[in-house]
Amino acid sequence: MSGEILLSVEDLTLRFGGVVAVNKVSFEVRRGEVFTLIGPNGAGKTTVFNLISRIYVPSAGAISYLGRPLASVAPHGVAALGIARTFQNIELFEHATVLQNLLIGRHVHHRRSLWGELLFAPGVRAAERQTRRKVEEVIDFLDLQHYRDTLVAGLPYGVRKVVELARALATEPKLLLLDEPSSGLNVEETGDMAFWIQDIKNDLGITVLMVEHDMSLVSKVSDRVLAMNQGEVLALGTPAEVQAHAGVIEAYLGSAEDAGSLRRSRA
Ligand SMILES: Nc1ncnc2c1ncn2[C@@H]1O[C@H](COP(=O)(O)OP(=O)(O)OP(=O)(O)O)[C@@H](O)[C@H]1O
Repeated sequence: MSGEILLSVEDLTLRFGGVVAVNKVSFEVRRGEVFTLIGPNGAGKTTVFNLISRIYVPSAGAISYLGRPLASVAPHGVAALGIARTFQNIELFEHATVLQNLLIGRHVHHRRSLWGELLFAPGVRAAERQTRRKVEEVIDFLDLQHYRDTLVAGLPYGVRKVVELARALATEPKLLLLDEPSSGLNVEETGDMAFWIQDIKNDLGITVLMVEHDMSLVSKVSDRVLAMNQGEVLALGTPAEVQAHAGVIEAYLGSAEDAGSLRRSRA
């Protein structure tokens, strides 16, 4: 790990009326690491993600990416900077094939000039070839060849999750935001997801910022973990350090389901 700071979040705060969803949260994500946000339901994890994606505007605090304040970037410009994300509830075009979803995803993120498109200028043709090449590469990387021409609507849920990952990777991100990659997956599929995340980090060198509930997945893939509760930072450290933190254990005890997950992964 080079230690270079890719993303820096400083005193980030967001209020929804009287609810402080995120309260003075600060952390830094280093290039090449898998950094995971954990915390019981309602802790503020997804809100942090939505602030980074510029879906929400912070009430206070700042986010910078490679030293550049994200506040100066329009929401549709975030992807062009090299930040891609997946969603908790998969967001794919159901009536398009896997290949088409990846091509659409890439086009949305790499907008070219209208005149270039209309005139089909040489630069546009070269970019088109590069797009095809990249998309095929991602299909191979995630072992999706078998589903390449299948409509998303006909795919099992577990495969759709991988397609969503593929769509994000096709945009060639430097930073990949994964919102609960294991949600809706069975134990075996969650194990596969852990391998994909490790391959994305080790083989593609992509930095990952993830929100995740499944503590076995968190422990397997994360370099560092930040635990949140009620909008605030509780602990930051390695997966083992954070799981052993008294404040984290106490916060999880408030939620029987989350506490079970924490206990199982420490066993
Ligand atoms: N759009 C919104 N309007 C009002 N309150 C919101 C909104 N989004 C989130 N909240 C509130 O902000 C707090 C943090 O929610 P958030 O969804 O970020 O938590 P989370 O840690 O991602 O939880 P979960 O694990 O259940 O997804 C909660 O109290 C939630 O009710």
